[in-house]
Amino acid sequence: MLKAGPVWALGAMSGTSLDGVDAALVLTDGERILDFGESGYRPYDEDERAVIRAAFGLWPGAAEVEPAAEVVETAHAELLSQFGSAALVGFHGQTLAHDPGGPGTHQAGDGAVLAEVLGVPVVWDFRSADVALGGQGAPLVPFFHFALARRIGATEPLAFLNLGGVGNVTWVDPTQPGPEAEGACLAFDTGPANAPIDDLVQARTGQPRDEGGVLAASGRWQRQIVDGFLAHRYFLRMPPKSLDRNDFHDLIAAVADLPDADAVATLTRAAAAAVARGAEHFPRPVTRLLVGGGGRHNATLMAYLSDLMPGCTVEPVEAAGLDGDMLEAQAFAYLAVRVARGLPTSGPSTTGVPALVGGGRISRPGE
Ligand SMILES: Nc1ncnc2c1ncn2[C@@H]1O[C@H](COP(=O)(O)OP(=O)(O)OP(=O)(O)O)[C@@H](O)[C@H]1O
Ligand SMILES: CC(=O)N[C@H]1[C@@H]2OC[C@@H](O2)[C@@H](O)[C@@H]1O[C@H](C)C(=O)O
Repeated sequence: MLKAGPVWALGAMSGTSLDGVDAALVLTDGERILDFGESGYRPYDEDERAVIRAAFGLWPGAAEVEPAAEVVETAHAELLSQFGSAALVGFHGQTLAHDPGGPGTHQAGDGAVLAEVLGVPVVWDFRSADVALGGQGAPLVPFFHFALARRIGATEPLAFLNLGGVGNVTWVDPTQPGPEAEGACLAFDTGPANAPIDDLVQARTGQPRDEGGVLAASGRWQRQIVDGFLAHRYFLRMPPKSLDRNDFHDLIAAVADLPDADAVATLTRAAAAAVARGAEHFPRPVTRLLVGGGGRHNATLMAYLSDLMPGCTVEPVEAAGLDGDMLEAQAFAYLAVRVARGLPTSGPSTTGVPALVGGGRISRPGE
């Protein structure tokens, strides 16, 4: 069992955009965040990315999965072994498939292998228990967002938005006693964020993304397509709810006939509109939306968000002194300590699971 009081935990996340692995140290007791430590990043090279991509959408047992898991484990071992002493590691792995209403959720990478290599306990497989109990298995960052709200001294409700491949948002009320309290958090995936933009820009221009949102800024978004997108049944569902990276693949087909700049502008507007539509589900409106994830560098996406959310300041999490590239890695450090302490990591208002769940498995070296 973990010693009482705060410990340095090392969290690691390999996100849906497949750029690489992020890792970060957090000093926490699983409730409060006392400090942030160093962080690091280890990109996947093109060959590694291709091996993982070949396993996207597949479940354990498929031939492509084992090589993908090996790439994930090796990249994490390389990155995490560069950090000094951590009491434990929180290892998310790489999501290959996520269908909570169907086969479940699948993250590649074996925490027991990492525990052997690193010589410290590794907490992993954070999502399965939630899904097995009827939850969405995602998003899992909300309880961390609650602790972040406290850390930055927030005294009224605010929202944290992550703009990765998919977008996810947490509404938090920091005046509640803890993240598991009823009314403390409401979280859900907002919709596609950067994934369709990246896919389209890659296909049309050969570039990996719309750097800074420059291409979108030079185009005109098409209202009819954005309205059609918002008619998707996902937006009618009450939160909590979660998405897989490719759940909105038809969105790209909808802009197929538009010139490059207009097509990207339309996808960018759709991503922002999905967030604004999601904000209608907040228990109370917020005056501050703090944005993390790579999408905060897309100035057009940020401008569309401000436009669609009048009365709310939309700004990168750096405005609150946080590191927007590392929030997810930090979240899995925090969640690892919660798992080790027997505290819940998700609940009815974050994943829709009927009762509070402490997900995650702990693998210790030598076991
Ligand atoms: N300078 C930039 N300009 C525009 N877009 C950017 C920029 N930097 C990153 N992005 C976009 O941000 C995304 C990556 O963000 P991030 O690393 O937060 O995602 P992720 O963690 O892999 O995904 P998820 O949160 O869905 O698991 C990519 O889709 C990329 O196109
Ligand atoms: C199944 C899965 O890996 N989902 C990711 C993905 O990327 C963003 C969004 O979709 C979110 O639901 C989740 O990640 C974050 C870290 C989460 O669980 O909170």
